[in-house]
Amino acid sequence: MSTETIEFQAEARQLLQLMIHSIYSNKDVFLRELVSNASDALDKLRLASYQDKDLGADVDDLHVELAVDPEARTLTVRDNGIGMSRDDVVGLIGTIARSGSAEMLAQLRAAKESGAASEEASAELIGQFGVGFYSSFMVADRVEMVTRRAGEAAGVHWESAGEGTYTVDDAADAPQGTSITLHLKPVDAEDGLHDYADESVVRGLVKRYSDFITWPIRIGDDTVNSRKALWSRPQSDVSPEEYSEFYRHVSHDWQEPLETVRLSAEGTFEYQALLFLPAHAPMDLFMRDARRGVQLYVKRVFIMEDCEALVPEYLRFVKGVVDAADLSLNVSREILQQDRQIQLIRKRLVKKVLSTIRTMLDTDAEKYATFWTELGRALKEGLLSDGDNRQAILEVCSFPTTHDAEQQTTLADYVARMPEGQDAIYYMTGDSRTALEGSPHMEAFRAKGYEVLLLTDPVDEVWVDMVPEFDGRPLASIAKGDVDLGGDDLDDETKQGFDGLLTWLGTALEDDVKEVRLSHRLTTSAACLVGDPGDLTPTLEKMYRAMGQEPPKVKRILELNPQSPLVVGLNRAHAERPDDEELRGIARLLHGTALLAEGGDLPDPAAFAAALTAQLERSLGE
Ligand SMILES: Nc1ncnc2c1ncn2[C@@H]1O[C@H](COP(=O)(O)OP(=O)(O)OP(=O)(O)O)[C@@H](O)[C@H]1O
Repeated sequence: MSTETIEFQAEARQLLQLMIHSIYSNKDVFLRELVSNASDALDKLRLASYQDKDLGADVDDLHVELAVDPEARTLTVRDNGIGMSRDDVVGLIGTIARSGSAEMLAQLRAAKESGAASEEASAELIGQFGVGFYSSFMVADRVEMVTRRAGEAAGVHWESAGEGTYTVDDAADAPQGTSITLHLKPVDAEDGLHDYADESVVRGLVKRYSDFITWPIRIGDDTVNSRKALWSRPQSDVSPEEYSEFYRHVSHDWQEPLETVRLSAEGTFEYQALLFLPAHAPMDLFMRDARRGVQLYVKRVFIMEDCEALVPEYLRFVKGVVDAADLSLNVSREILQQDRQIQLIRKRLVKKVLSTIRTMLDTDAEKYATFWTELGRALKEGLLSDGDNRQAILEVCSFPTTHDAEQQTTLADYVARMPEGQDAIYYMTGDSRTALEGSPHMEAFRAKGYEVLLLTDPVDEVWVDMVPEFDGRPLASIAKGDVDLGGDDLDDETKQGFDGLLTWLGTALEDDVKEVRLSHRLTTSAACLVGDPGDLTPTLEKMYRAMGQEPPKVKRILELNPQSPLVVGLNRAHAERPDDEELRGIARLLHGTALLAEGGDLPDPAAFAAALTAQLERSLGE
């Protein structure tokens, strides 16, 4: 095939522009990215040759090689790993296929347009995303790549200046693996561009960023890195910087990890794990194909990334490595799911991660707050899916609360604050803090001084139905079931005086409500709507609709405040003129107002507006 000039995919082009006009101040990290890719390529080749004896690849001396040419001002990073076919090159290098990329670029554009903090904001976003190979263009104005996929006869030559296009042509005698040559930009110390054609500079960068890579990284005949797998070294021997670099290698994150977790077992079933909690939510955390971040090794040999058998979905943000001693190198994902030893590791891993979060909560409030803000929403999914650890998860959860406008609260702290006489943990779910705080359901609780948890994450709607209690106290929604806080001083006779009204309203509003009753939860509002304990909440109904499903219509219960002038007046009017059509209009207004007050959506806003206008006209006309 002759030389072809191909355009970068639009998103790739944008990312390259960002790299060229480098928003990231630490340019040195391009080498870490290239070495990391080379190391992955060697891992992949070793595994492929285990799995396919006929691959015909040479795996005798797998290594990474760095070569500088100060005259020509080039730096070459070469590996004899898996390599890429022509299609791979076009698909992997010319496009960004990763989920979250479109969203990230939209955020980047917004950050750039927003002025002053833009450089930093962009760098941070790039950091969250990781740009791998493209970071070459921070230090080079032209990049060449020659690569040949293991098992294929011919190679490919790729070249680009990082602008709109790249070229690919054949490279008939390319050696197996990938060789990337950077035509370096001039040194510019002020801009953080060091002399990457200087061997001692390159050597320093390898020691600093890539020392733990288990493959030899050579400059000439000299192996520069110490090659020790971090997870097999005694904890006290590994510096925080080394952990950080390793974290960046496994996570493709450019920032520091929030927490490092180590775990190991000896004896009949041996394994070691080195895990990290990130300091921010990965871009794809809430996307359907979100990756899980734990890689599986067997005796130092890389087996697979994104190993879902090792971590439950709700801990998908955990990054790192598990190295198991007694597994076959040929294990498949399907076999792993069934493997008893893997299940044991998974169990311990979950417990260890939860106990690490617990320790953060107990000893480092700021760190815990970062964790919770970034990743709490994912962790709460565990309340649904992981019954065995539900208690431990609940203990490390925090929730917004009426007790404090800013700080969230743990359930333990909530319980500690419960006044005498309060026997349940009260919460309300809904769309926003403002709507919940203004909702009529809150009135009696506020009057009593009872704290209410304000749960506004979609997942909250679901887990609350699966968690009956905490620390022996039932969890109770203030918008469901019957609530009696004992503040009601109406006698039975007065209450009976409303019987006629309640029955009539039940019929007048039968399309919308299943019952009308007197309320114990209102102090000022005339009415509110509540559900039975098992009922779908309005927010949940909305969520179903957003997912394209039509839930069965849920009729709620209308509760009236017998001390509200409106209710008293309506009661009197109904007793005097039970057949008055106008009262029906008022009944509908009462129902609509209760919906509005809780932040709900009126099923027919136009009809409500017309009824309200007619009512206002009448009151002015009189
Ligand atoms: N030296 C290499 N040998 C073989 N394949 C490579 C090499 N460098 C890059 N690739 C391929 O190109 C892809 C994109 O590389 P890039 O550095 O842009 O992404 P990345 O940050 O490594 O992210 P990820 O590997 O998680 O997709 C890699 O995933 C890999 O498949």
